[in-house]
Amino acid sequence: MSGLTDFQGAGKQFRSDDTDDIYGDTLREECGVFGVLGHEDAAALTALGLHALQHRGQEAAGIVTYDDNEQFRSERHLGLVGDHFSSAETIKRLAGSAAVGHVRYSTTGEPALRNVQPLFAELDGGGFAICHNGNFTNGLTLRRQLIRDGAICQSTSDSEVVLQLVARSRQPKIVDRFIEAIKQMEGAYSLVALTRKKLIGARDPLGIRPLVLGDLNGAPILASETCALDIIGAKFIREIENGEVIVCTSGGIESYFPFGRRPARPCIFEYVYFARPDSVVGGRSVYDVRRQMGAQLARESHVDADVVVPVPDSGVPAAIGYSQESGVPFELGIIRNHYVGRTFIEPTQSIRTLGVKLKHSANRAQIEGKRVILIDDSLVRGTTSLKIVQMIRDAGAREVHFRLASPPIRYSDYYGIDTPVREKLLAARYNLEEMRAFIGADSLAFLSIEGIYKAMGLEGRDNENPQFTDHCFTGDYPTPLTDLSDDVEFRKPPRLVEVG
Ligand SMILES: O=P(O)(O)OC[C@H]1O[C@H](OP(=O)(O)OP(=O)(O)O)[C@H](O)[C@@H]1O
Ligand SMILES: NC(=O)CC[C@H](N)C(=O)O
Ligand SMILES: [Mg+2]
Repeated sequence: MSGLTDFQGAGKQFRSDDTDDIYGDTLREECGVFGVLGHEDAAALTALGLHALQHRGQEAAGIVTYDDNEQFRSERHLGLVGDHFSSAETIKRLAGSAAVGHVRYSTTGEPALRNVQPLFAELDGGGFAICHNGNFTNGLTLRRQLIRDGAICQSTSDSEVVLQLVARSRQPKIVDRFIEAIKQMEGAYSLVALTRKKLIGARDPLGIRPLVLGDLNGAPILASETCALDIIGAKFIREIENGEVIVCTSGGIESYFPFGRRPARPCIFEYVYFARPDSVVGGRSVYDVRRQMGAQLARESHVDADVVVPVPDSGVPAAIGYSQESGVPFELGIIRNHYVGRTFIEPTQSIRTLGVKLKHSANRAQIEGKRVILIDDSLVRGTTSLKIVQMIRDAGAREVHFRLASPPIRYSDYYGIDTPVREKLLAARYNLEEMRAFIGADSLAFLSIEGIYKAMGLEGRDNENPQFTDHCFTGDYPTPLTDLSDDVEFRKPPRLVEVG
């Protein structure tokens, strides 16, 4: 077993009550963060912002507010934003003109209430609430050191480590304490924190995860994606830069660059799958980039056919691009049922397969007797593609050609995307022909690495200084992976399991 595998296994055990595959199926989203300072509707705006970011995490949601009477208020739930933060009473309870919020999909620490963010602590000098999108690659190592030094961790999430480090810092100012804490962290993070007077945002030195600054009638907003600004009618100001710490107070906004300046290396997977298509990430429309990925795919691996059919939801923009480039008509040959939850949260493989069936159905009238090109954004374990190919054949297709608008995913992620262990990634196990045989398609092709960079508007990948974090495809991890250790301590499950 490789170290990579061990670490992922450790994460899984650490996270859950054990059973087999609950966390190992498809790609799962990552988290979404939101913050606002100096607006009378802070809680309502945060709830709306989180609702727009719901695609980034459906496991849990939480909001912490602060009012000027020295009171922080916190409400955190397992489940969706709309189920817990849409009533007037809830919003009223969360009084205050400043708020931070989080939607979670766990990468470290099980999906239990104690790990739901914002995490809050009473520090010397006042309360401190923190929200984290990403994953620390030395979080387990630091956590163990902290516990040895006497820290009483209230959660099992990596994000709490920052809180613990801020609490221990002897710097006089909260911003310096925060900077001292994040300087000890490795991996990926977009953080949003709230103190009595400050809304603080930070992006890791490479800017792996996204974070933007907006403005609503003078109130600063921090959010994972621009779609969270759009929903509340806030103006997009700019992206938080890689390695930037931004501090918003009633007196204005200040920026710090504690890591110096260096080129950014954001995660390319935000464009492939995670971000919402109406968001603008790194100055690029996500929808447009996905369409370009589809167009490039058509240039690289076109096959004669009658119809281009997307695998909804996230395959749609790429399929439009493929159709436009190839001239093969686009049709909604698969209909997605919007009342079905995500397949990956199903507890067993058999129920998950059933869930996948409930999610998609063939639009027979558009399929029967036709040569079909199916377009999806990515292939992880192959559960979706296997089922979809069979479904399209059953609907009477003459030929089924599968095309993926991203390169094969061969490596696990440690930066906030919860991909399965390596040996469950189809492309890590099989070559192209074996994958084709596995999913039962007549032909199979992926976008090339150079092609995905071209779709981003670049000449190609700069192998000396890659423009994006693309380890899922290349295995090129841009930060140390300190927690990839053979140390069995990491594999211990949480000692306390919350059962109610
Ligand atoms: O190879 P697999 O293991 O089946 O995983 C790949 C699938 O998972 C993702 O979709 P998902 O169902 O998560 O969400 P979507 O509806 O947003 O496309 C992705 O878009 C692929 O369709
Ligand atoms: N997907 C994420 O961004 C997760 C954030 C954090 N690592 C957690 O597990 O809560
Ligand atoms: Mg999909």
